[in-house]
Amino acid sequence: MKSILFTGGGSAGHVTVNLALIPKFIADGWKVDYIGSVDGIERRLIESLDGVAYHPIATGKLRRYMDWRNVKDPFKVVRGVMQAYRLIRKLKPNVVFSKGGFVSVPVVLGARLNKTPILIHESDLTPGLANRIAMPFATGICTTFPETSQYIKAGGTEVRHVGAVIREEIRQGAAQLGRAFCKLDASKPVLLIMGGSLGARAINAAVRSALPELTRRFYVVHLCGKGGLESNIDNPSYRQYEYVQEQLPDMLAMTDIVVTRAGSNSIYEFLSLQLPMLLIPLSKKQSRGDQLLNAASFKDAGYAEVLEEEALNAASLVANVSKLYDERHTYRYTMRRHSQQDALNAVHKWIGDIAKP
Ligand SMILES: CC(=O)N[C@H]1[C@@H](OP(=O)(O)OP(=O)(O)OC[C@H]2O[C@@H](n3ccc(=O)[nH]c3=O)[C@H](O)[C@@H]2O)O[C@H](CO)[C@@H](O)[C@@H]1O
Repeated sequence: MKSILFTGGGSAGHVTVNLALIPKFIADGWKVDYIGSVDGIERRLIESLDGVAYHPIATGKLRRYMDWRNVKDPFKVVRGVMQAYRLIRKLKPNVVFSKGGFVSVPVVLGARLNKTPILIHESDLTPGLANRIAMPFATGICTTFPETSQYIKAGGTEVRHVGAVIREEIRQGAAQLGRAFCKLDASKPVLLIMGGSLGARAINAAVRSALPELTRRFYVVHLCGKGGLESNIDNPSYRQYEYVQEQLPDMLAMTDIVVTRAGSNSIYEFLSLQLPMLLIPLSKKQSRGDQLLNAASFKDAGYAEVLEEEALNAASLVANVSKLYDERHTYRYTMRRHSQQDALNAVHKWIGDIAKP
């Protein structure tokens, strides 16, 4: 029996592609293992699947800023590499698929030491630090955005632009079920707010102060991230959830327009459903600036409007949302012309091709 080892974590964005691929390998009869962190979001998402063995390892974050944890974390990274090496020697996977995030670095190093072929996937327009560290050890690198290859120093490693890997179920939702879950009728259009898988305090605050205005025209369904619920709101046109999993496709099916961070998986999912988007990317102060580039690329293509976080307040949010809704048909028309590559099957096939016999 062939076996595959997945890794990736830290945020849902580093797990989504794995969630799309895992059922295909299970259906092919492969043994599927996953190495993730002890307490990252990947643990809950992967452990809820049948047929996957989850192996937690120690992880440390490579920070570019001063933090007392910088002293302890290199030791955790070394421990993680040793744990990953031993696990891979025991599991003997035919191939490793790495989605990035800090937990993936020890796994890629461990796989390389065990001479296991490695395929890396990059979701963002510019590669994240973990993937950049891992790339020299990979057999192949998949990219989502067409622009990404110019940011990769690949040496001899093959880079393929495969497009966005999207979970099959994302396009299989039913609006009626979404409305039943949220207890909403069809009398108003639905505005979905998604602050990224980890939520977004600035977006949550702006949405809540704009609620009286927004709910005059829309039902507002707010995915506000862990710990982001606000109990003191009494508005019959407002629904809030920390994070939804199996209900998301139904909620997307009932949605008319979206306000979102510019995490690559989310925005490609919205593009595949032709949902007009207002993007509020994480700023350079809060990140390496990857979402600003993702957002600029979508704006240039005519798929989205961008509101920078510095300009975000209740008034700018209401104005931008109204404009987006009024122009929704133009956005949908442009998005319809985007030809969605079959990335899921392309990556599935490439993994099979490089796996050790
Ligand atoms: C703060 C941070 O580090 N953000 C990064 C992270 O974002 P983040 O983790 O938010 O990643 P994405 O937007 O790419 O993906 C989020 C995924 O979670 C799913 N989802 C979200 C909310 C919910 O309630 N239910 C649900 O299922 C979405 O459908 C999507 O598939 O990874 C992305 C991909 O590398 C990067 O572009 C982001 O910069």
